[in-house]
Amino acid sequence: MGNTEQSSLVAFNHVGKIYNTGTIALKDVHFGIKEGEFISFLGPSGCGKSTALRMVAGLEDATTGSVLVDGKEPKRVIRESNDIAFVFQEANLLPWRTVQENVILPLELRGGSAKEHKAEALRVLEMVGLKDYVKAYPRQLSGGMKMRVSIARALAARPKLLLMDEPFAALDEITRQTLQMELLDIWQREKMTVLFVTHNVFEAVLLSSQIAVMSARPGRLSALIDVELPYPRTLSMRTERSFGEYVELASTYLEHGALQKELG
Ligand SMILES: Nc1ncnc2c1ncn2[C@@H]1O[C@H](COP(=O)(O)OP(=O)(O)OP(=O)(O)O)[C@@H](O)[C@H]1O
Repeated sequence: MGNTEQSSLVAFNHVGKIYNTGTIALKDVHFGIKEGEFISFLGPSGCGKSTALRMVAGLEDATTGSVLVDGKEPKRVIRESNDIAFVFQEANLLPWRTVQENVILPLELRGGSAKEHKAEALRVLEMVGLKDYVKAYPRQLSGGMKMRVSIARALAARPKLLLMDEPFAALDEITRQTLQMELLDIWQREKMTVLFVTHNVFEAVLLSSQIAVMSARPGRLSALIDVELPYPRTLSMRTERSFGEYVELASTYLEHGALQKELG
């Protein structure tokens, strides 16, 4: 691949990451992510998926190479705009604030009027199906509802880039499926770019326009797969032959990465 900076919203330029414990989390990761993609980082535990995502959020620095968002350092983008938002596996809500107050929090930190904040909170809470819960407290919500609030809080800033680190991992299967479909719907409506970390092949194929398959120790990019299944996606697509073929392809790359590890 040539210069990843010019045509990409997110560019990994020969990125290496060695933690001070000596762990090589990423080695020579080099690829670009175009605006509008829904890209999953798929790989086994410890392959550096979270590390890669945290770099895009400006929460980790590269040891070698660089990560750029819109041609700029992520830390600068975060400082100067609302373009990057992060959703973690845990909803991380403040228990003493209502749903609406939790959603408004990042907006408050950026200034603006309380009226505007409220209107924006309502817009995003409606989007995630929680407009009747604005005054509820986190303890009154199920795990799935808490995750919805967390997603709403990220959307409230109208980010260009939504980073999600295994956001549905702690949820039951039915809730996860509902949220997967809702997320796709939101992604299409808001026209964001989503970077989504998962170790679940089915989830990656169901959601993504592109899958970055990673291998472990050191974390490398094994393959970039374009998932050319049409949107809007539906859960029933999982039984289709083409869906199965993408699952098999991604699984093969996952195993291939594992095999490389054993050999060397
Ligand atoms: N702060 C840190 N200090 C030292 N080592 C770390 C740190 N964070 C991650 N690592 C190590 O770097 C490697 C990659 O970790 P990372 O969390 O990025 O992987 P992952 O693919 O997201 O894993 P999982 O799917 O289990 O969350 C692992 O070996 C991990 O132990």
